[in-house]
Amino acid sequence: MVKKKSTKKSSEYLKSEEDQSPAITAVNGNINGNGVTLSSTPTFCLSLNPNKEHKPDNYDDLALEYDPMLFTCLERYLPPSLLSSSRDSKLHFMRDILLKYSPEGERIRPLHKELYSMHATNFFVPSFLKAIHDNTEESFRSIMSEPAPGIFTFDILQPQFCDLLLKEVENIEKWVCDTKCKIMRPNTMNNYGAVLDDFGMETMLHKLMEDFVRPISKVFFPEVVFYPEVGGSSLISHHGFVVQYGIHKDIDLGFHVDDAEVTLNVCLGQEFSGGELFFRGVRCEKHVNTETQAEESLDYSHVPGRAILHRGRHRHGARATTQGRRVNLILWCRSAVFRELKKYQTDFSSWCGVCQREKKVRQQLSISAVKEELLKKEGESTS
Ligand SMILES: O=C(O)CCC(=O)C(=O)O
Ligand SMILES: [Fe+2]
Repeated sequence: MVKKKSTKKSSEYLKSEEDQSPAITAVNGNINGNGVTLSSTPTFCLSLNPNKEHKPDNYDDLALEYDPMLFTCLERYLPPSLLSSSRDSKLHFMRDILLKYSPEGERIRPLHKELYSMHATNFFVPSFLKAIHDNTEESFRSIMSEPAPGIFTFDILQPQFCDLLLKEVENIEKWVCDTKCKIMRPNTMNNYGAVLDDFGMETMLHKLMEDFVRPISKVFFPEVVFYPEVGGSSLISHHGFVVQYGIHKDIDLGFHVDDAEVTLNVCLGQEFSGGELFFRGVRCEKHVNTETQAEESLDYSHVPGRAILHRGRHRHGARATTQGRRVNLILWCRSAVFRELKKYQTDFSSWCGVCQREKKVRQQLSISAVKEELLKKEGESTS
């Protein structure tokens, strides 16, 4: 059974947190300036809803680093067990929370600021830059392999960029561990890794999609790229994350389709064995669980710095990473227009393997019918 891999909705995430305790352990918001959804340890719990009956204390007489009014307002969100505590204990609890989420508190500090905006010449290998610059099918094909229809592999990232990004990921991991903050994991199937968009890389990754993935997709996945000049624009949003495999991390990844029209997957390293991707053909929703034809099977071994680009509906999974640590940067690129149009279509023969075969059969049947008709007519005229 092919799973649909998707992003965790923040509402789902909060719900699962709430299930553990009536007080929320999740604070949802832009608290570190990066839009990270976090939930802190239970010592830092606030209630989801204010207790409107509670009469808060007054903090005006105290010299505090925040406006006393803030404490008065926040008090209604304290866990019920604290509401009747002394003013001092309430104050202590609230100050801890505010300090934790203040800009100077436990905010994550980027290690390598140069990763947060697009510096194409520092990020990409020259062959890739040239192909993008030339922007023709020929230039793209000159740097790519297509080991199976609709799957393209090519060198993309410089080794130094991979190293810096790996260090940045380690920095995020360390921050998560030190602050005991819970972050949104990349999707419903990966339990490790991080959503880079949430850590300040959204603008850079958006550029990666717009200026690099979109031109290639226009050529190789024309059905998902609509042209802005004729009113529709597509591949307009993205979800950018890293996945991590190895000991004490995810080991493998089940068979699935991505919540994306086009997926860019780049291996960042480091040393590892296993972790091959396996592909089993592109399918529309209706045919997602149909059999694989021999020619649709492909196993691909990741190489650091090398990208694999495929349709999100190309069924795939990842084999166990048996040794070492593997980290991949993944950019799910989405088209709202394509999704909308798909609702009104039934034939996806331009990309679904089964729709394609069914169409061929229909065409062959109609050719045979015409032939038969012609032969019949010829027979009648010569008799
Ligand atoms: O582990 C990989 O390289 C593939 C990950 C993947 O398919 C995904 O995150 O959607
Ligand atoms: Fe995937």
